[in-house]
Amino acid sequence: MIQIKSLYKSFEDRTVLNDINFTFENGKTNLIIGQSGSGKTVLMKCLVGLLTPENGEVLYDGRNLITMGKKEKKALRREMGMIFQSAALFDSLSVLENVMFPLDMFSNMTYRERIKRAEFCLDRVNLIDAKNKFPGEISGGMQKRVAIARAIALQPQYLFCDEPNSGLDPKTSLVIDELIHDITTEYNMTTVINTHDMNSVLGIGDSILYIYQGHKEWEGTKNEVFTATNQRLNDFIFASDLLKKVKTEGEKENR
Ligand SMILES: Nc1ncnc2c1ncn2[C@@H]1O[C@H](COP(=O)(O)OP(=O)(O)OP(=O)(O)O)[C@@H](O)[C@H]1O
Repeated sequence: MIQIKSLYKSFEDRTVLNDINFTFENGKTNLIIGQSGSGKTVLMKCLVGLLTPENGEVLYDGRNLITMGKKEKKALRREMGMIFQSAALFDSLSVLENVMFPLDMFSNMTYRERIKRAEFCLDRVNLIDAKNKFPGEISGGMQKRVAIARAIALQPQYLFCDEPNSGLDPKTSLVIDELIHDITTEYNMTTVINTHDMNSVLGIGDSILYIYQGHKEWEGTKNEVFTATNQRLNDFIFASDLLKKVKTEGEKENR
């Protein structure tokens, strides 16, 4: 579980995050949604320690990231897995070597153990057959699955995904969403996903934080999105053709 309390972040005299309070829960896919420029990325960066907020607390199961020492921070970083917008794989390394990379860097495992663990993770994302291929030889969706395998290699407690579906077609996005959701429950991780994708909101929004101009405008679950009365959330949802359709149909059924 990650709790943020009274989080403030500004750049020069411009407040970008304003008094955000939220709990990202274990075993759940926690989504941060909001318009472009609302502060999602800045929030994610504050969560992982790439930016330091002026005020507030970021508590990793009670451990405050803002005040902890360097050593503790380093140890905590090893409990975090990250998936970036681009899969960010090393082109010159094979799929297997890419997944082994964090193990090579941060574990005390023997070479044999590292191979075994990397193969296990590749198997989990259904890519064991592609282990000897290079990133340039596989599709964008497969690259994302390699990135997921790499992110879980060190068995993280906390998983951060920045726009995991960017650049993917809707069907492949669904596969990636389901995979992230499944591994989150399976390993009881606290997963935080930054997304614009309304399919993701509907599909895997176990817990949703909607940010509007740097403040928490609404929180709830995918099931509550349909019945929410928050006007700004509704405007945001209605900007998506998909949800416009689903919500209108839902309202018809309730009549
Ligand atoms: N390093 C920085 N210096 C100054 N302003 C910044 C910096 N990083 C972000 N901002 C500003 O903070 C605001 C929030 O940006 P952020 O990137 O978090 O938005 P976002 O919700 O992630 O948008 P998008 O969905 O387009 O990625 C924006 O107005 C942005 O210009």
